[in-house]
Amino acid sequence: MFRMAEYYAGKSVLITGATGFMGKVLVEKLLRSCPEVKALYLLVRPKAGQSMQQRVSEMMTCKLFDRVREDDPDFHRKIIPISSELTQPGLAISPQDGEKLASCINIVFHCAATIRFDEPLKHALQLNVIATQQLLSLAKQMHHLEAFIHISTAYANCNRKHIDEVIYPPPVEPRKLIESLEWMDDGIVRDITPRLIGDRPNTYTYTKALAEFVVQQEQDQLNIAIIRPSIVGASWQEPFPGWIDNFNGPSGVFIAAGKGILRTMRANNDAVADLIPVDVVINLTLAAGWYTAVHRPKSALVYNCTTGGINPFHWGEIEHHVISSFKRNPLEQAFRRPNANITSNYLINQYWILVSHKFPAFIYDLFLRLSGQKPQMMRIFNRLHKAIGLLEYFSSQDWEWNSENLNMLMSQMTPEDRKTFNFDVRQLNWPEYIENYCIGTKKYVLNEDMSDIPAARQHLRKLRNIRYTFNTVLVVFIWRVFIARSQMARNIWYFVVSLCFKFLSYFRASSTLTN
Ligand SMILES: CCCCCCCCCCCCCCCC(=O)SCCNC(=O)CCNC(=O)[C@H](O)C(C)(C)COP(=O)(O)OP(=O)(O)OC[C@H]1O[C@@H](n2cnc3c(N)ncnc32)[C@H](O)[C@@H]1OP(=O)(O)O
Ligand SMILES: NC(=O)C1=CN([C@@H]2O[C@H](COP(=O)(O)OP(=O)(O)OC[C@H]3O[C@@H](n4cnc5c(N)ncnc54)[C@H](OP(=O)(O)O)[C@@H]3O)[C@@H](O)[C@H]2O)C=CC1
Repeated sequence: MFRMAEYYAGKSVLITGATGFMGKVLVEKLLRSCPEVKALYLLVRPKAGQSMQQRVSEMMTCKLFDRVREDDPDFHRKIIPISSELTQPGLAISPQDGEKLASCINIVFHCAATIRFDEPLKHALQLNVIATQQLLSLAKQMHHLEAFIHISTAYANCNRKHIDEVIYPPPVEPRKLIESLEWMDDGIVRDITPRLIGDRPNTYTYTKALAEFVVQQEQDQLNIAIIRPSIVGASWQEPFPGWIDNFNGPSGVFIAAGKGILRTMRANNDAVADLIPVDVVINLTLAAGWYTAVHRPKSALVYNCTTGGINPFHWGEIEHHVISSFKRNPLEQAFRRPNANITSNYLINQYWILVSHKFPAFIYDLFLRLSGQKPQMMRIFNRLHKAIGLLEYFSSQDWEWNSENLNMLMSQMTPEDRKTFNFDVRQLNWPEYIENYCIGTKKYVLNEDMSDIPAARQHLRKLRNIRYTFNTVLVVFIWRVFIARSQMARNIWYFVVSLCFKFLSYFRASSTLTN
């Protein structure tokens, strides 16, 4: 049997979305575990005043590439950035670059997409569907292409409860939608978007479903596979545990909980939290690339890349482990001690938003105003509420994904490949994973130093003392108000005090007798 690293040896690989979260891990893994790979062509756009070359150079200095750098300090010679803006005609690739790609590329990994849940439909369509169409046209011109791997999402068909590894009929014929939206101005498109996306929660899942159909259309001419990861989280094992570099999906929620800002969120405690580590997704993606190229299945194979059906873990358990992990390894300058509760009840959630989010934010902003500073807490909470409002759909229900193709793929790999490109999530220890995930958000997203943990713990102790003092003052204040105003409150109070007194005398008397 062909080993995977042997297959990738001497191959030229084209990657879109290489500057993104998953793209970076894909580039790193290819360079580290397939050291004989010939070249990685990355389609990158200039951004934020940086040229594409600068962006790629900066990306390669990232800690993620430390292990590759150790093995081969010259690894960057294999990386060839190609200037490309995917929303432009012809992907804005120069004719010379186009010819070069057509003559040398053997495998394409298409990761680029907009993953924003609030993306206007026209833009989401442009990037997730039209750019995919254009990339497929480019792929058809590649003389030595062996596989085209498209990264979709397990939620492309989230309007279904049970999702098989098949491409479902699209909600609308993509070509017709593209033609109709072309002449409409943005206002009209915004107005009709809810009608168009129907029972899907956002333009992201809707356009990803359309993209799958567009990819399927080419299955007679290209060797295609589609990978559908669920909620991609920090790395499990590779290149090191807990690597994460963004606020997307659960990461932002974890950080907000760790900072003590998030106290409540709508989620179903008993629903499966279908998190999947990024290294697992990338290992499966590379295995699918190898299998598609070597075995050339007759039609496009879809791989649902999920954990729920194999090694389930629930949102309630995630909440417990996130909070206890941040108590052991606190984030710096927390607003309050981490303590979040998730509930599926709308009214209870609204109550806690008022009491635990808005009220403290109001008090804190008042304090900032009085001390001559700019208020900021209410603004932070408004942003947080917008973000969690968009995520609630995914944390309030669960889905079942079939994973037959994933199992078949694992059975086709050699034992060594199964180890090097591990995507067997049965071995995943969730509490340990969540602990590393939380530490990863601290180290790699917030760039906090682990040596500051004793000071952060001291800060949490200070917050706890402030809370105890605040609660005591509040109780004394309420008591004073009641006692002063109501005879009944006074009677109850004297009754409780005399009861306590009697108990104390009884215990003292009984302990004297026994001695
Ligand atoms: C303990 C409790 C356990 C329970 C825990 C339940 C977790 C339940 C997770 C379900 C998860 C499903 C995931 C489906 C899986 C997919 O298929 S795919 C991919 C997932 N995609 C995403 O997560 C994208 C979602 N994000 C968005 O759509 C947009 O970022 C938002 C949320 C609408 C915000 O848009 P915006 O207001 O324009 O802000 P944006 O420019 O994006 O960011 C502004 C700032 O907020 C930060 N930020 C962005 N997102 C967040 C965030 N979520 N939080 C905090 N800050 C954030 C940014 O880093 C940025 O910081 P600065 O650079 O300004 O310092
Ligand atoms: N993250 C997740 O939880 C999940 C992700 N997925 C899928 O995985 C894939 C990768 O996601 P992820 O890495 O998280 O996403 P990121 O947002 O981190 O990365 C997106 C990538 O696409 C590139 N890109 C976006 N717009 C353009 C453009 N106009 N021209 C050129 N490049 C562009 C970005 O480049 P730039 O740096 O220039 O912006 C970036 O490299 C996507 O297809 C997504 O749908 C599926 C399930 C879950």
